[in-house]
Amino acid sequence: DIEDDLDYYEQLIKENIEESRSHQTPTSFQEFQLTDKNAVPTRFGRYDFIIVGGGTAGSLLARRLSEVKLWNVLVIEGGAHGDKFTEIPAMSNYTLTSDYNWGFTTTPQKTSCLVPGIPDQRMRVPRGKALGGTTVINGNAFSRGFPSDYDRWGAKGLPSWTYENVLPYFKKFENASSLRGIDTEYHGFDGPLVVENTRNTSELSEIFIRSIKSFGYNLVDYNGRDPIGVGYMQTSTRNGRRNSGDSAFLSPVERRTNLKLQINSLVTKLLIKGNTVRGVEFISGNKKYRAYARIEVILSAGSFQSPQILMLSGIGPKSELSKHNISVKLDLPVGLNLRDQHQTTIIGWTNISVPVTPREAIAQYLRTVGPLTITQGMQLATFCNTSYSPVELVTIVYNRLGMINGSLSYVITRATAFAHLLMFLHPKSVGSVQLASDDPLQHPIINPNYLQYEEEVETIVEGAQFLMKILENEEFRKYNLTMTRDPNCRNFTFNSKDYWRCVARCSGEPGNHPSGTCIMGVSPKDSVVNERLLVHGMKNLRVVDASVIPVNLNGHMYATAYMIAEKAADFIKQDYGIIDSKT
Ligand SMILES: Cc1cc2nc3c(=O)[nH]c(=O)nc-3n(C[C@H](O)[C@H](O)[C@H](O)COP(=O)(O)OP(=O)(O)OC[C@H]3O[C@@H](n4cnc5c(N)ncnc54)[C@H](O)[C@@H]3O)c2cc1C
Repeated sequence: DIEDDLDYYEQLIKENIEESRSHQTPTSFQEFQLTDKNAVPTRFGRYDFIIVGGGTAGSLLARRLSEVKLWNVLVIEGGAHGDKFTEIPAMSNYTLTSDYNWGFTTTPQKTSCLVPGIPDQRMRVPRGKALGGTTVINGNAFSRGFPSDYDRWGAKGLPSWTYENVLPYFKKFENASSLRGIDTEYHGFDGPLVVENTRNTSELSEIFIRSIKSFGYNLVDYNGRDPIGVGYMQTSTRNGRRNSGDSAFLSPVERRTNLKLQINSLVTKLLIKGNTVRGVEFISGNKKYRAYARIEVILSAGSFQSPQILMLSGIGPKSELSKHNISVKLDLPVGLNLRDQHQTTIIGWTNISVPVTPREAIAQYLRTVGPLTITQGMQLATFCNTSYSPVELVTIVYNRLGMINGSLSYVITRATAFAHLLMFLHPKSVGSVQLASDDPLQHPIINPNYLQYEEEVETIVEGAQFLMKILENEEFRKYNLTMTRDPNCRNFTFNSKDYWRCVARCSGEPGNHPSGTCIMGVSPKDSVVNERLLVHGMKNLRVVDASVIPVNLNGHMYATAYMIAEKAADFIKQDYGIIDSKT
């Protein structure tokens, strides 16, 4: 009955928050260490397709390929299914310090993260370790980027990726039946991924909308015709519960007899002969296995691990591979074009008190509404222009549950934090993913090189000063909106250019949207995969995840990762004669 459900969720949330506090972030893949390094690998069988990583793109791809009854598909995934806790959108902050995050950190950054006290200026760059991948732990904002972004992909000699050619694939996986105020011709209504508006709006967001309208920004569907403007957040939840890649695409078809999910297993290497990939090597239960592919191997291990696996298998920059005595099979710019967005959190406080107790919030969640149905309190997304590139303002009304003196409470009890993420969308800075050694149990070396260029910082300054103008609105005064001064930048006058420069450089964080490390393009000189996502020079090896994105998005990432997988499924079905190449 209802009391049992309330007790269950209360206990679940408490336990997980406590575990998250004591969680030790791993610094390598040691949990997969082999018991006997010299043992001969066990044969794991032969499959038509092997998908490495059942994450965001991998879960959709596995569903589509296993629609073909003639084919059998093996998915090898490092993690396992999410659970009732990861399903609660508002708990995502705690899942970042749990076994659902691989736990990567960057190299020391030279032009960002200049905060005294952060050891070595390293930043955490979480990645989901689960079926559904990073959609199990992410912020869940559903945003495709601008139509013009895809036209830029097309202009790089990749005509299948223009907006006109990707829009049908965005629509195919989406079910937008419950979204309000959208450009319906830009959305899909029959797909497996349910997209909803957030289910708990606040008066503060309504004031924000009224205020920004006075600057000429209208209420828009930012996944529609013209994204510039303010829109109610679209998120992939189903009745207020997180709809991850797993729950939307994989779990519903898990019983297909031609689909095998091999979880808790780390792929360490591709088995390559000439220009053909024969299969993969992986570790599971501390034992080594080999699985063979009749048709193709597809890497969907994400922007950090797809390049790592390629390099460990001899596909990568010659100089990088030689450094680790890995024999070079193909000299390609793997790992070299890492691009990530960057975000700065700007916080203010109001005199609104939190209206519900934790138990009431859980009761609301069981009725599919309330603060627990929202990831990180996100309510609105505003895309606006600056002199250099567009920026996004994500409006947040925090209502965070946490533990205070051993009991579950709202962390913010006295006043409501009204925050904005200022997302710098279109970086010029380029970084890299490299190998630490030829040992597959080492984490890759990740250097995003955030904010290498002054104009990137100036964009953030312009965005922040615009935000302050929006917040100067009379109506916010009623709620005594008071902005928090960043302690790292207290030597500067609040809202001066130098103040925001300091905030960007010291307190900015990873945008968590890495891409480009297996970049798509025409020539093997400056790209890793071709227009159909085949690795240049290989017959049957593709990369299908966010790492192939050729030009940065003015938006978030997972909607595009799904679109890439949806298109890849059709490329593969076309290449093997399952569907007509014109469909
Ligand atoms: C904190 C955070 C917040 C974010 N918020 C948003 C947001 O609000 N909106 C948005 O659109 N995007 C957001 N993102 C980004 C977005 O979620 C990711 O960019 C996207 O999901 C990546 O999809 P992918 O398929 O490329 O990789 P992933 O989803 O990461 O999938 C890779 C999969 O491969 C598995 N894997 C990796 N290596 C191996 C191996 N060697 N062997 C076996 N399995 C392996 C992983 O476990 C994982 O399941 C956020 C990301 C983070 C970290």
